[in-house]
Amino acid sequence: MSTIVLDNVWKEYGDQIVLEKVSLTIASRAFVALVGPSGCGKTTFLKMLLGEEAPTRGTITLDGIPLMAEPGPDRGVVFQRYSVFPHLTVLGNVLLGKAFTGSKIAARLFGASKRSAVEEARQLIADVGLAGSEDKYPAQLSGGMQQRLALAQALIMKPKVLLLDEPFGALDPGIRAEIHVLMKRLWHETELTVVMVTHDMREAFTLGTRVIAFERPRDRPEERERYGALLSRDIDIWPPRIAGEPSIFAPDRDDPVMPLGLAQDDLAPTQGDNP
Ligand SMILES: Nc1ncnc2c1ncn2[C@@H]1O[C@H](COP(=O)(O)OP(=O)(O)OP(=O)(O)O)[C@@H](O)[C@H]1O
Repeated sequence: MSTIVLDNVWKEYGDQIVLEKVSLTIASRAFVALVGPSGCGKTTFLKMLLGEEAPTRGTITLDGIPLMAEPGPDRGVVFQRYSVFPHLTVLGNVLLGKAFTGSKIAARLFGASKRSAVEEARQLIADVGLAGSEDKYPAQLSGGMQQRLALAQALIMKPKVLLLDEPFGALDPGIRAEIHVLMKRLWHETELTVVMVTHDMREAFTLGTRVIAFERPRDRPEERERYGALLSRDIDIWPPRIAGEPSIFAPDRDDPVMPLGLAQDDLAPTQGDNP
């Protein structure tokens, strides 16, 4: 279970009100896509869920317990860029998360626990389509491969909640369609509740179970500091998409749309992404 409840949450930076009156319940295993104009507070909202920022007013709970005031292993995060460490290999990047959850003091793994961690990391690397790239460094990977790595790095900590801040925004459409297929599979197969910020409405409706929007109803320059963005739209996808259950459409209406002349198989290989 991983139900998130926000009760009358406000966020202010100094005199500037960024978000106001956000009350929202995010069901366990939902995939919430969050949209809204630039600067309306989407990243700030994710930071509050991550524990990197605290609400100025109001409360946020995860399964009834107030969120810790700092990021914890129950929440993983993937940003648009720079989520992975450039000086570590693919395997090293994925193992790093494991090392930090395994030992609070030394952050290092030894013996049998190290062997099982390596095995788990290799499996996850394969699951995200990066088998064979374990010893490469991020600079040797394409953008799409780096985001696959960032997902593996977040998932090895077995978070209850995965927070995604425009994770696929910098990818070109073909690679983005491939990674959407992966993201959907990961969401179906793991016990994850996902909150994803995106600027791409199509992506929001392709992946989400629910699309929510923030908007500033009062956005004149003299009002910008005094009024924040509100939760202005809350749309449940129909027919409902349910984690772990097949779509009632066959094939799933949300499969990526192929450019003319291409078939699903043409998008299948992932190792060949050009760096
Ligand atoms: N640490 C901070 N200190 C002061 N103001 C901040 C801070 N972080 C964000 N802000 C302000 O809060 C507002 C919302 O920023 P945020 O990054 O959450 O918006 P966003 O909706 O994610 O934007 P974008 O879509 O462009 O990424 C902006 O006006 C920003 O300047």
